[in-house]
Amino acid sequence: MAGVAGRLARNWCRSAVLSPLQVFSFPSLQLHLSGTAMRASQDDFENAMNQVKLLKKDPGNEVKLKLYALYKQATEGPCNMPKPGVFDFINKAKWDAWNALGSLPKETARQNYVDLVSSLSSSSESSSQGKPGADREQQEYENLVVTSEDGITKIMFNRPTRKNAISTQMYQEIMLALKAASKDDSTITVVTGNGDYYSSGNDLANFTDIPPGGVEEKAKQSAIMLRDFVDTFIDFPKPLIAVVNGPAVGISVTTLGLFDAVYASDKATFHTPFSHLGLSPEGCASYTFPKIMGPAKATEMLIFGKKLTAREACAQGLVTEVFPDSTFQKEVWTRLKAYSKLPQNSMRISKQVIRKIEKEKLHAVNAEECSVLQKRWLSDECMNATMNFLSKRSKL
Ligand SMILES: CCCCCCCCCCC/C=C/C(=O)SCCNC(=O)CCNC(=O)[C@H](O)C(C)(C)COP(=O)(O)OP(=O)(O)OC[C@H]1O[C@@H](n2cnc3c(N)ncnc32)[C@H](O)[C@@H]1OP(=O)(O)O
Repeated sequence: MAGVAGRLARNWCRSAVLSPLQVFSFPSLQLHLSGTAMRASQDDFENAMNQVKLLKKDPGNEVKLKLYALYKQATEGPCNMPKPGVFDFINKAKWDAWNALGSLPKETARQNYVDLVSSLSSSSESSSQGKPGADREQQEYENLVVTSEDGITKIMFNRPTRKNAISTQMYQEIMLALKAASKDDSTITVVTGNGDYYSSGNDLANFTDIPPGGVEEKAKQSAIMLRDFVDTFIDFPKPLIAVVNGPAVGISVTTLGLFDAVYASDKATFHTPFSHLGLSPEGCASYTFPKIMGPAKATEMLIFGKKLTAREACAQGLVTEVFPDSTFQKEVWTRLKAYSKLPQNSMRISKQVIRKIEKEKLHAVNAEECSVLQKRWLSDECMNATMNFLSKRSKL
């Protein structure tokens, strides 16, 4: 394994005080935290360590870093680790969090740890208590809101503070939601985003969650997951509509070529910066985009990373129709409700007839794209671009 990929793999695997992966992986953090004993408020501290295991929701990296720092301060005192190198960004984040506690006494750190866990536990309790009778779907998915009404199943990406970036768990949830929608009694299925973005594409933090087998194993697993994910769109049996409420990036753009209609707000943009990220196209875009917009326009998007406005995307055939943002939701949903009343079987059969001839080709394209990407993810170009984003040195 060469270059940055190798360095990252070694950093990810190195067992520092707590491996970087353990900080960013919630269950491992729980395991680690359950290991040590203290005196004085030891009972409270131990109870808090146990409570962490019972939290229903991942509290996020920022809180996990706070928990990590307080735990280290409470058990070992002020930061005693050498400062990690600038490229070792995960260990650096841990070091920064611990070092920021300065000479905070162990007892105070212990108390702060207990208080923090208690606030997390009560907020997770109140959020589940606050939704008596919340609909079944909302409890099933952590990153989606799925509702069914008026013959329409709506799958809404729901990570607005991360611009609806698609985490590994979210890929799984989207597949589950689509499979459920394909079997429910709704007529059409709609995918949309909560907040200002439709989706910023793959969550680049997916690159930090490395299994014991290392980055190669992660790339292999990711290629399988991506192939399954895109296959789910290819095989979706009912009319599948995208309601693109805001900017779309990466895989949230490429998969649009597999939808049956794409309605966009005039605030939406369409961006596939694969070369900037050291990547190559996925979602069957290497086939669908040249087919939809012609090879030259597809090249501008997929190779040169040109960002399209909604109107440009519409002119090039990727978007069905653009609406002013002020009336977008009202106009689109009125139209979708009318479409959902059309005969269900007729629409299904028509979709089959339209898509059948392409299916085999699309599955082959998907397999090839995933196999190429499996290698790209291990390239220095991709690792550098990802590190630059995660260490906040770059944005699209
Ligand atoms: C070893 C192999 C592992 C492989 C794993 C791969 C699995 C499958 C891959 C499938 C292929 C998919 C490819 C793609 O989708 S490529 C596109 C990837 N997306 C990006 O590169 C977008 C990155 N984001 C940005 O550039 C900007 O955030 C953006 C322009 C979208 C918005 O900028 P803005 O300034 O308006 O907002 P913020 O940056 O402040 O965003 C708010 C917070 O959200 C975080 N964020 C946003 N998007 C992502 C993302 N895609 N991944 C991770 N995090 C994201 C952002 O960092 C902010 O967080 P903080 O508040 O903590 O700073």
